[in-house]
Formats: sequence, C-alpha cells, structure tokens
Amino acid sequence: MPTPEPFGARLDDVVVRYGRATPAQEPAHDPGQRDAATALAGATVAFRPGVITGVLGRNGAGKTTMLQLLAGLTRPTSGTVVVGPEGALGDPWEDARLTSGTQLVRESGDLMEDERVRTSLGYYAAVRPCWDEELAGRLLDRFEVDVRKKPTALSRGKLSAVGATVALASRAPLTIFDEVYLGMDAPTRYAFYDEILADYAAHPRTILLSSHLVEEAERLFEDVVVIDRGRVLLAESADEMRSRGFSLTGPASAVERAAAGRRVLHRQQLGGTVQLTLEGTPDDGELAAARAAGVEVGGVGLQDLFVRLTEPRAEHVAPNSKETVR
Ligand SMILES: Nc1ncnc2c1ncn2[C@@H]1O[C@H](COP(=O)(O)OP(=O)(O)OP(=O)(O)O)[C@@H](O)[C@H]1O
Repeated sequence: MPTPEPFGARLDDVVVRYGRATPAQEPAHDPGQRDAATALAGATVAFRPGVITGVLGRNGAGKTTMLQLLAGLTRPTSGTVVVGPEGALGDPWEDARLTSGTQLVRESGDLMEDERVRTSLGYYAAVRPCWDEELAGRLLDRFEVDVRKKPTALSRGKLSAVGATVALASRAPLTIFDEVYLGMDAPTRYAFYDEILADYAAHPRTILLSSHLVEEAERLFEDVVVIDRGRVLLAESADEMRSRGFSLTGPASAVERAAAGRRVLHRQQLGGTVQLTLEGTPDDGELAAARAAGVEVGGVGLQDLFVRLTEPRAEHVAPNSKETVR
C-alpha cells in the first residue's frame, strides 16, 4: 500500500477544563497561573505535516490532554482542533476518516485487558488501513514479546514495546507516542528510537512524541513544542530552540565580564570556575572576547533549555519573540 499523505494538526485557542476547581484549588492572584482543573488554558499551535515533533512539558503541563485532543479521544471546552491531510483538515471528534489515520499510543500499550496480546494486535490490524504485519512481527521479535500472553502477564517494558510496535506498524499519517518509552530499559529505548528513525525515513509521516527523556530523544526531533502550564511556550525547529541559549565556562571574573548584558538562565559554580547558561546566541565579537579571556563557549542541549525555560519562577521567553514575560 502506498504511504498516505502525512496529516497536519492545529489547535487554536484551546481550553480544556476537567470538572470544577474546588475553592482551595482556585487560582492564586497570579494571572499567569491556571486553576487546577484547567489542563489547557488557551493553547495555540500548528504541527507540521511529515515532521517528527517532540512535545515537551513538565508533569501536568497538558501534553497528554493535547495529544488526546488530536487523536479525537476528547473534545476541547472551547477553541478548535483540526487534523488531516493538507487542504482537508477537520475536527477529529467522531470522524472516522480522520481517526483511522491517527494512531495514539500511551505507555500502557492500550491493549484489551482480558485478551491475549495477539488478539489486540489483530484488532489494530483490522482498523488501521496501512498496518504492516511483517513490520509488527519483526518488532515483536526484536523486543522479545510473547504475544500469546495477556497484558497482565507482561512487564511494563514489554507493554511499552507492544505500544511502540502498534504505533509503528500502523503507519498512520499521524502517529502519536505519549511517553511510550516508560518501562523500557536503556538498550530497548535506543532500539525503539532507531526503529522510529528507520521507519520514518522509509515511510515519512507526522510523528509526535512526548518524552521527559529529552536528552536521549532529541536526535529524533526536527521540531519541538514546549507546553508550560497549559499554554504553548515555544513551537519551533529544534535548531531554533538550541539557538536560544549558550554556555560560558571559566574563571568566575572572566565569565561574568563575558556575560555582561545577557540574561542568565542558570548559574553553576565549582570552586573558582563558573558556568553560566545565557539566553540567545553569541555574536562574533562576544565569541572572540570570551575565547581571548580563556572562557569556553558551548552549546546547551534541549533538555537543559527546556528545564531552564520552564522554571516555575523564571522569566519566560515569549513565543516567537525576543521579549520576556513572567
Ligand atoms: N481526567 C482528568 N480529570 C481531572 N484532571 C485531569 C484529568 N486529566 C488531566 N487532568 C489534569 O490536567 C492537567 C494536565 O494533565 P496532562 O495529563 O495533560 O499533563 P501531562 O503534561 O501529560 O503530564 P505528565 O507529564 O505528568 O503525564 C493536570 O493538572 C492534570 O492533573
């Protein structure tokens, strides 16, 4: 079967509120804070078709809620959600054309509790038009999953491996991994990342992957979306995000001089040596001056940037702008 056209996806000013906040959970007077019952508080973002996007956010930021909206598993309280091929995007809620093209898997693998794993796999094969049986078999062999067992008899890592298999073998034009790596040991996770890259190269599609293990997964990401307290803090290419920060390391006084005028995202000191994580990209003059003063200039990984930019009381870089907001 030919590879179908990858889906795009978009959220416009989406609010998702679960039930009502109790008085004790009512928001503090900080206008930047959402109440405890609000998972998404006006999220706007577009996911590019045919691209692997990392969806990052701290615990409770709203990642799962956003991914479930895109898969048509839940509806927004307000705002709009659309997914689909270019020129034919639509609301995925109860739209079989769109939901059959979207495969979301969660950590648990989403299997029928009382059935053998192979029965659940048969169900996925029946509802996913592009299901690749040969790929499913190869992955299950690679991850050493016994499909004759029921999910309760499988370890957490094996369940995650089944989830990864379902997502990849579905070849869905919109494939969503929501923390599917949980429970996998390091060798299995690395095998999982390699399989995603290999299959994506052969069958390009839109892949969204939420993960807390940013450092090891970042090689997969072409784009990144950072969700912070129910809002979209950043949506850009991974390279653009990397250019939001750099580090200076060296003798304290030389580093402080080289950092003059820059906003400090993080400071670390060991004896007389200081490392500063600074906002922005150094210009040629700054680079030359830092090096002449014996200061080492380095990049900052996505994980560090993600942690710094979502620090609860840190200033935040406003989306697509150089201005800062609290
Ligand atoms: N079914 C629900 N009922 C009530 N509140 C919920 C429900 N699902 C999520 N929430 C709340 O909505 C917020 C966002 O949750 P969500 O699961 O989307 O976050 P997340 O970024 O995926 O978090 P994590 O990384 O911890 O999985 C949290 O405050 C959570 O407690």
